[in-house]
Amino acid sequence: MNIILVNDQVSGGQKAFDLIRQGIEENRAKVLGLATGSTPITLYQEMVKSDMDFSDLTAVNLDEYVGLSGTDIQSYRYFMNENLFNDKPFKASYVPDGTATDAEAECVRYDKIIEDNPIDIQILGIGTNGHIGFNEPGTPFDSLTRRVDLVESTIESNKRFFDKKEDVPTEAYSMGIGSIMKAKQIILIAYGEAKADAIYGMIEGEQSTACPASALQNHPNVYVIADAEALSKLTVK
Ligand SMILES: N[C@@H]1[C@@H](O)[C@H](O)[C@@H](COP(=O)(O)O)O[C@@H]1O
Repeated sequence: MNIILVNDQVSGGQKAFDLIRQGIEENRAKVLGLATGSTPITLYQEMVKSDMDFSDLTAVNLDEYVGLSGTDIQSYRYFMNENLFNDKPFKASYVPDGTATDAEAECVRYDKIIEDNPIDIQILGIGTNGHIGFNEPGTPFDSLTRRVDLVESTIESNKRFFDKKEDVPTEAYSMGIGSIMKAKQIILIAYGEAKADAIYGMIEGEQSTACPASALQNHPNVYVIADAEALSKLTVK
């Protein structure tokens, strides 16, 4: 893994943007795998204020809360529209449909989208428990899109975005780890001490489904953009 130490979230966003620009301009990347959460916001700000045109690119998002429609302000579709797509339209942008009533059909539909649009660059955040997307500890490394139950610590971490904890959905649709691993390049971003254990588990921990992000140890092209706090538990600096 290539580890890039950054001072703060602004320089992390700039660094991630540089890699994306390089991927698009030099390596002809056409499909971006995108993530939500607070972490990628500074990256999206860089994309929005740039002179780049993304209207020839496709975006495939990692996950969506079950039960929320795209017009719900807590939905990940709404988040993506607000933070990126409204300002920088893509040729197509995909997010799982949180309102789908047939979960199995929705997962099959989303896997087909991923198959038809092989991801060139996948942006990832990381959960405090090492989850990527909403692939919680215990998720097999070859998993595909599934409807998943969120664990208590994830609901606890994400309640800050909701009025009250009871409003946080308890299930989500998530792209699987197997699909994430097929991306040609992965850029995982992490800030703050709360991510230090997860980052340690991902990079130096024994590879295990207990830390879903440790699957990335097998990927040949991973960049980790992180601040000193997130990297603080690594033994090799
Ligand atoms: N499903 C998302 C993840 O994709 C994200 O990485 C994580 C971390 O969020 P944050 O960046 O706000 O710390 O939150 C959610 O659980």
